[in-house]
Amino acid sequence: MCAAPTTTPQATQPLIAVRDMTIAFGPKVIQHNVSFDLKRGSIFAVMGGSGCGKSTLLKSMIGLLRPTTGQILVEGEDYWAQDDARRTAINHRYGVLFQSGALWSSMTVGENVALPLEMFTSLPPEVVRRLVELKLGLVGMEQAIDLFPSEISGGMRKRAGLARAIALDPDILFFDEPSAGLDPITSARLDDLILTLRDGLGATIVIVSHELPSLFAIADDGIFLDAVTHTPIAHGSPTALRDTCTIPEVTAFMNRASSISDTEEG
Ligand SMILES: Nc1ncnc2c1ncn2[C@@H]1O[C@H](COP(=O)(O)OP(=O)(O)OP(=O)(O)O)[C@@H](O)[C@H]1O
Repeated sequence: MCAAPTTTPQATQPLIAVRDMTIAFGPKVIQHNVSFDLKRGSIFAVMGGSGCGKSTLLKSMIGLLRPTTGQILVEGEDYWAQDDARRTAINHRYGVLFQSGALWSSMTVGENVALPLEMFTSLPPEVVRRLVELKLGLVGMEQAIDLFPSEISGGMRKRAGLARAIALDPDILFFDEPSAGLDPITSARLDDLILTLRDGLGATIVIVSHELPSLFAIADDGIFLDAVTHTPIAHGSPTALRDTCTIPEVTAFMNRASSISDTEEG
C-alpha cells in the first residue's frame, strides 16, 4: 500500500523498528520523521531520487552514523543507546555489501572471505578454509578462491563481496546498490542470488537501489524517501508503489517518468 508507515504495535515484533528518526549533518536535515518496520524475512527496498538520503539511512542502520534523534530498535533493543561493545555484538548479525564489493585488492578472493572469520572467530585455519569454500560455493565462485580482485569481473567481485558479507552467517543483510555497474543478465543473476539467500538462509534483507527492474523482481516491502520534503512519503512494496500509489512524485519515479507532469498527462 502507498501509506505513511505505521507505528502501531504489531502482533509479531519486527526484526528492526525505526522510530521517529532524524538524520542531519549540522543544520542540514537529510531525513526526518523516519519510521518503519523491517519484517523478518522481507526484502525491504529503500527508494527515492538521488541525494534523498538512502545511503545515509543505511549507514545509520549498520552503525556507521548516529542519528540526530529517534531510535533504531533491533528486536526491541535500542541500538544507538548501547555501548560500543554491545553495538559491535549486534553488528555481528549484520552482513553488508557495499556498491563496489569493497574487496581488499592485495588479498585473494578466498583471503577476503576469510577475513571476518579470522577477525571475529578463533576457528582453526582448516575450518576457516572449508567455510570460505562453502560461502564461495553458495555464490558460485568456488573456482575463483585463489584469484585476486583485479583478475575477476565486476559481477564476480560483487558475488565475492556477497560471500564475505555472509561469512559470519548474518541474519540481516544490507546491500547498497548491489546491481550498480552490472549488465542486465549479471544483475538478474544477482537478484536470484539475493532471493536464494532470503529463502535458503532465512535472511532479512535491506536493499538500496536505483535498479527498478531488480526492485520489482525481489523486494516485497519498502519506503520512499522524498528529497524535497526530506521525509518518507510512501511505504509499501515497489510494485504496489508503482501500480497503486497516487502520490505524483512516487508515481513518476516508479514509472521512470522524466517529470511529474509526464505521469499526469500519460
Ligand atoms: N558526511 C556528510 N556530511 C554532509 N552531508 C552529507 C554527508 N554524507 C552525505 N551527505 C549529504 O546527504 C545527502 C544524502 O546523501 P546520500 O548519499 O545518503 O543520498 P542517496 O539517496 O543515497 O543518493 P544517491 O542515490 O545519489 O546515491 C546528500 O545531500 C549528501 O550530500
